[in-house]
Amino acid sequence: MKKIKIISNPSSGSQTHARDLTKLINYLIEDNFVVQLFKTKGKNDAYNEALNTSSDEWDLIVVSGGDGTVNEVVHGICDSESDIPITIYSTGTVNDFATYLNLPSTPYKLYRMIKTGKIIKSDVGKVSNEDSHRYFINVFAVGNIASVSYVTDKAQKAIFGRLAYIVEGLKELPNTLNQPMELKIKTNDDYLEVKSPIMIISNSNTVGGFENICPQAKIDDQKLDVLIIKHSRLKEVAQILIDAFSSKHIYSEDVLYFQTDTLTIESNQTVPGDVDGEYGGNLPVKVEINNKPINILVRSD
Ligand SMILES: Nc1ncnc2c1ncn2[C@@H]1O[C@H](COP(=O)(O)OP(=O)(O)OP(=O)(O)O)[C@@H](O)[C@H]1O
Repeated sequence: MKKIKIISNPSSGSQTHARDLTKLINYLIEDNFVVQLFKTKGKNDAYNEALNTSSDEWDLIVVSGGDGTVNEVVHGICDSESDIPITIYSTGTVNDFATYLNLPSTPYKLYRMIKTGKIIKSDVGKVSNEDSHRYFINVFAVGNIASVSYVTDKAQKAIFGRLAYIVEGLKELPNTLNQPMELKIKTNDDYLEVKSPIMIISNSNTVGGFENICPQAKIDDQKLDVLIIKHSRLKEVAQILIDAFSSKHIYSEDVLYFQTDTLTIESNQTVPGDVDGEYGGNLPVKVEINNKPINILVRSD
């Protein structure tokens, strides 16, 4: 592994990571790696750069950014059907997928992992409707409260970090509980109609900074974990959140939890979806495991 492209979103998270990135680049160059730094300037830059990064020319993409930048890079790699591995130097506010993978958070440890790590395969979720498709490496969330992740202002996130999400989420919560979505969900062997304030389809167990929201999720089981909170009042939703700390929430009668490799979701209402924290289009959608997994460099221990 000698030629490394770094795709970096300088605006992600607290926006103070440029110095760490320089350190990482120095460690690599001193060790005779060839390194190219690509800085994004706006939406789709990371996607286009990943789309055009060939595994014939490069050995690894290091994504430096938040979940949104990771999502764009995964989208580019899936669209080009490339085998190039990625790893993540998290600089975002929440960084669910990197947290799940326990990736290093200092430049030196990341450099060591690039030298000694191993490649694993991860499933990728694909969300499609009639005229477009998106991918998610971590989560597809359905409902207005999911939009908190992309309507929260970058400047607020830079200053307040995760608190900015919590404040936006609390603002949206009464509306979400009072006006549940009416969803029609079809899997290979089931059909259900359910009223729900939020639905989550996850590849890993870590969502919105919380571990074990989908406790049975594994990134290499070719399954998506679906969690639906049924229409309920604040008291029951609060209990579900408390139970989530010990993974008991999936047994609640106010929760539906199952695994599948494909499903369709429809609604008569206008319902937005969110892929890895970025807007992912409105229902109806088909959600499935992409036909090709992605290669990820992780620690070898
Ligand atoms: N130079 C830039 N300036 C402003 N916005 C950018 C820039 N480069 C990329 N973006 C936008 O940032 C989005 C992704 O942000 P990302 O998720 O990496 O960081 P974040 O929002 O701070 O982190 P988190 O998702 O963890 O809160 C991209 O979808 C793109 O629209």
